[in-house]
Amino acid sequence: MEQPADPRARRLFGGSARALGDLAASPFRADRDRIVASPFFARLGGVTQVISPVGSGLLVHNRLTHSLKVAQVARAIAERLTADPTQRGLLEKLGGCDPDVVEAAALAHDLGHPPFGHLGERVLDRLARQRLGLADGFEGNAQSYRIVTSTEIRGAATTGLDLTAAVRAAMLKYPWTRLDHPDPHPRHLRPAPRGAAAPPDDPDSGSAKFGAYGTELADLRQARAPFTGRIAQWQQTVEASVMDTADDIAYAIHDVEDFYRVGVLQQGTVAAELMAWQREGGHLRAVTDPVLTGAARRPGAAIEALRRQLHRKDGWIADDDAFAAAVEHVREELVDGLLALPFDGSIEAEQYVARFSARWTTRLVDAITVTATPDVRSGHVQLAPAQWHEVQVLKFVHHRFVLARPDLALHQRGQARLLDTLVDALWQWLLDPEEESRLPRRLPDLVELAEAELHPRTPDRIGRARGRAIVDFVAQLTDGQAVAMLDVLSGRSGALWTDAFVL
Ligand SMILES: Nc1ccn([C@H]2C[C@H](O)[C@@H](COP(=O)(O)OP(=O)(O)OP(=O)(O)O)O2)c(=O)n1
Repeated sequence: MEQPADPRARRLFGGSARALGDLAASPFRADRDRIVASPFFARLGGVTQVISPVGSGLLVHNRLTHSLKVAQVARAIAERLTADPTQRGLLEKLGGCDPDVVEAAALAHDLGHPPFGHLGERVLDRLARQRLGLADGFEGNAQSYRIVTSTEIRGAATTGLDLTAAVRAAMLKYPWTRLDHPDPHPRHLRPAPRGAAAPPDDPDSGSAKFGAYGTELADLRQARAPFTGRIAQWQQTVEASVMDTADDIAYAIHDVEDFYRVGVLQQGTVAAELMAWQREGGHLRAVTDPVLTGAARRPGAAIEALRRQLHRKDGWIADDDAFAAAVEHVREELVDGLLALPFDGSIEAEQYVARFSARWTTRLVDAITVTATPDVRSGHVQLAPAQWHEVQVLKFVHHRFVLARPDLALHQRGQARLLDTLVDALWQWLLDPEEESRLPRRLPDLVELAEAELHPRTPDRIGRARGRAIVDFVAQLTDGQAVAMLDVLSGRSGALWTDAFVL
């Protein structure tokens, strides 16, 4: 088969020729089109970003509208960087930065997000490891990689989208597997790269975040081969670093917008928190950690805890003056700006949102730099310190006033239980010999695929294959499908023909 001259453009199956259906001449552009045409991509419209589109409709972002924004921001960053003649040499040396590659990777980065977003990710990981005996568990990033390389169908002869090496490498925010690759494993580095450390409550489980399961390791190696000698094995490619930064920028801005729109973020509470810290910062800084934890509900205490956490985890960039300036900037933008007018659907309120979003996106995209020797906690592409601190404060506002709400927790506990019951019900169905010929067709297909991936001498090969197939199957449902499927499986729904199995 003809090999492309550019190793970055090499596809997994080796060829460089345009495949049936590829309209674009550029292989990276063709990758972008392959991703957008995938049913897994369309499915993201029904998957939680922070809260489920089942209950919120189009009021807030879902994983599809999020992915489109990440792609837009990522492309803008890559275009700015490549247009700067002073950066070109460094970008080349590190392995390249192509706007089409970062756009494709950004569109694909969340394909593996299960129903109910991060909550679903945690539940499926627990079930995969504890109930289904899968040491690799479940991880959204690794699932995205698995979809484009294994479970997505393109034509009869291939599994996966057969993407180029550069695009697959750009999807790898965490270019390691859970436990074994590379050797030495990045979770043993001190400090470890972001996401590589094991969760403190489960220190033997391997990295908290990882880019690929063991089943996709050969593919990961091939994707990363063109970058050998240019970046460390555990480092993101520049294009992955652009995508990762764009993800952070996009959701830091739109999460605040979303919860302003639905009336959850309110001027009074945000003002009280930020301004109490500004007023009493000196006093708050002097108290010990346990005293601060004890006063967690006092205005100003939570943001002081953030300041301390930034020093602890990101000492390479944390700076008190930059932090204070960021608190002031976010206060001005939110308290005097966006939140000053309650969202009432008026044209004026929409204009506030549009201006807020435009101003912040430009401010953050314009603050991107490339560095030859980043800290281990950062990629080569990073925000300038002032804007890095502002993003931390924006994310804080979202965590403190949205994610920490008991009503959201209540909802999530229900979703966790739903997924748990659904996995169990599907497992029972899969094991029922009388039902073998009446299973949803995709389920035995996925078992066959997972079985073929395992070495014939793998202990309990069929059991493991079934476990992985259930995880793949549930992970590819939308929120609505998961709800509908459990309703039907538990006899609560009389609707016979539903879209619960579509995909
Ligand atoms: N406990 C959490 C954590 C995050 N989020 C939301 C907030 C953001 O909108 C988005 C952030 O998660 P992403 O998956 O987009 O990105 P990360 O970089 O945080 O994680 P990863 O690298 O695993 O994709 O999810 C949430 O609802 N609940």
